[in-house]
Amino acid sequence: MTDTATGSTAFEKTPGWLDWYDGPSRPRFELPAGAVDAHCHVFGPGAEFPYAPERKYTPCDASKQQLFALRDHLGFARNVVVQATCHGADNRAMVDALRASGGLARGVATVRPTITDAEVRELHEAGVRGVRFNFVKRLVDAAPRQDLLDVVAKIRPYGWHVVVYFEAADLADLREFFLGLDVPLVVDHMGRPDVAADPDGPGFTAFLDFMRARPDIWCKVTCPERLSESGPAALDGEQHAYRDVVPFARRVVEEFPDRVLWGTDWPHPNLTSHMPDDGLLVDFIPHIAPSAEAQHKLLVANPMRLYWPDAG
Ligand SMILES: O=C(O)c1cc(C(=O)O)oc(=O)c1
Repeated sequence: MTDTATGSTAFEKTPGWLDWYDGPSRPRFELPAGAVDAHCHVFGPGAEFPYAPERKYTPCDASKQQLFALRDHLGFARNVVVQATCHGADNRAMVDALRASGGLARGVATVRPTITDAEVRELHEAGVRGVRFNFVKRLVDAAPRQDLLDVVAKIRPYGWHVVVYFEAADLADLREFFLGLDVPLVVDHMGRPDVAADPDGPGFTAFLDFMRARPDIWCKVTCPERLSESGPAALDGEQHAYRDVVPFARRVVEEFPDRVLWGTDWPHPNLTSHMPDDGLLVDFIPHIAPSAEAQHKLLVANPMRLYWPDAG
């Protein structure tokens, strides 16, 4: 990885913004053939794909070429590029990455309820397979629930799913609404558990109960670097990073082995304490999915079933 994170941009980054780490190590953990990085983003570049006026942060640029270089460096075969909130409902940067990937990337878009069927079809042809509903208040102003129901009606005919991002404290309010959405659901970042709490306590139990409520709710066991409170960070060769997250992620992988996904979350928007070495993040995987069978499901079989169901 010789590219630098801080290419020229038409935008000024949010003060204190941490750029992604451009010297990732080569993972010690060898990913299974065909592994999918099922949660990552592109940012701009802002000069080509401007950040949205309604954004809550302005990132450094993180281009499709840089994403694909990271994919190859880490040993992934494919990516799922999730629309970042800094681009609002302007999916051009994400779609441009999908089109440039030669079929090796699928996408998750953010759309407005006014989207036309022709526009949904165009996104589908580019490789989009889901929409993201975001309830994290520091990232977006919440959309009215009726708007989200209207979006679901538009995307359901295409077999898409809904990716939901929310804080653990908000699950009680959102649960019935989510369960009423009649498309598969994918939860970002394990529903953001409080990892200082007991994994057997009421907070995480409520999340696991939500997962149990329907057989088509999936979970990304991602972002230990975001959730961890105790560290140590995935830096300087650290092989035992983010130990406090392990019991939570492991529990989800054990109970729902066929409905878990993993991704780097590169370029790691809004981290404030440190920027992880993505090679070391890959080395975190065997701590949460110890067996070869669990790893294959997490990294290959599950994401392929959800995003490339027609592949071999
Ligand atoms: O926690 C975050 O700040 C965050 C932000 C975004 C985004 O801005 O799209 O995506 C993520 O997956 C996580």
